Amino acid sequence: MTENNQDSRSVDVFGVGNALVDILALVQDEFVLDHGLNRGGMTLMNSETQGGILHDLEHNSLQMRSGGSAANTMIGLAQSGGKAYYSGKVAKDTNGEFYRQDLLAAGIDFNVHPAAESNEPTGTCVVLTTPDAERTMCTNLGVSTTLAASDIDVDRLAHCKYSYVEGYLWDAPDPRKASIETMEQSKRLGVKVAFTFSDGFLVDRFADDFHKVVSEYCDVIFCNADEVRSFFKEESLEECARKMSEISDLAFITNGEKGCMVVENKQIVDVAGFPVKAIDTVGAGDAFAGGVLFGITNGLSSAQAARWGNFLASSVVQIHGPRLEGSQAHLLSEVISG
Ligand SMILES: Nc1ncnc2c1ncn2[C@@H]1O[C@H](COP(=O)(O)OP(=O)(O)OP(=O)(O)O)[C@@H](O)[C@H]1O
Ligand SMILES: O=C(O)C(=O)C[C@H](O)[C@H](O)CO
Repeated sequence: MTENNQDSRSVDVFGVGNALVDILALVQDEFVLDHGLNRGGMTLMNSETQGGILHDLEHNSLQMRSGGSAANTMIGLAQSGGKAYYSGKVAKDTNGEFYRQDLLAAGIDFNVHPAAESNEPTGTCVVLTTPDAERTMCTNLGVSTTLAASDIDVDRLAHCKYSYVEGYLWDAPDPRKASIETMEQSKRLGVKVAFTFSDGFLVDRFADDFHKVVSEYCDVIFCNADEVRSFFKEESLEECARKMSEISDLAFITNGEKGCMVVENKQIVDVAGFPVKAIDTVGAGDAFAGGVLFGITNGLSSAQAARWGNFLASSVVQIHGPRLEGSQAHLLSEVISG
């Protein structure tokens, strides 16, 4: 296949990420403080430490979802009316089966085989949401770190318009190789490459890699304000957008309730967010990317795609957890014409 026949490809996006079961909890600020967690960020931890946190939570208030950033994004795309494939590694355990069924029920094609030879469990992320709607994530990557380059299904990838890789995969060596493999194969097959920076601390730790990925592979970049500031080591968001315009033909820089900036072909356009009362910001950036990816693979302009992304994200922040229930496609035409 070549880049010329993008429209004939049957799947919109091939997502790759850490497959994590989210365990969602509402807590008070003291809980995050008392456990010495990085408020608003993602902390990697072993199952013992994560178990200690779970032990201190009120179990009757916990909810579980199949999560992980790129998976949330594929769900946002599917709920917009798009078609997605997802690659992520789960274990042959209860959470792994829960994950598989939850993702299939959301309409995502998912068939990376559970790891047979690893003793690690399916990865989990305890998401602690405080009254200011901020989320603090406590992640045990578990078996998701065994996602390997050989797990990337090149035949499936060939049928996709875009691949979408999350920066979180840089935290372990094999998933990092799987990411590069996805991007390399995408280039070979004429599949466009989208990449999300995922987290400001990741951008700091893997600055050289991320700059290389952007210059060698990326057709589309997703990042939030903190991440782009870390990437360019520059405080001014306007200046970051200008610098982004020099290295990327299409980038979406989100900025919380304000919405986002679309950087396209050297132009920078602000696309306003939707004013809502946020109760939980987990998955906001993921839903945004899902909406945008749907838009740009289904004939919307980048500004329309960004408006739809802002809308989905503003809906996600009004509920507890990273996902909306059911299809949102019936709202599309009203939102993008509004
Ligand atoms: N308080 C809010 N009210 C309305 N929309 C919001 C709010 N917070 C976030 N959004 C929407 O979500 C998008 C992404 O938010 P943000 O820039 O905070 O990304 P993020 O930090 O990656 O999100 P998260 O990491 O919490 O998923 C924004 O562009 C906006 O459309
Ligand atoms: O809120 C975010 O930024 C997320 O990326 C969501 C989490 O990564 C995801 O749901 C954790 O499994």
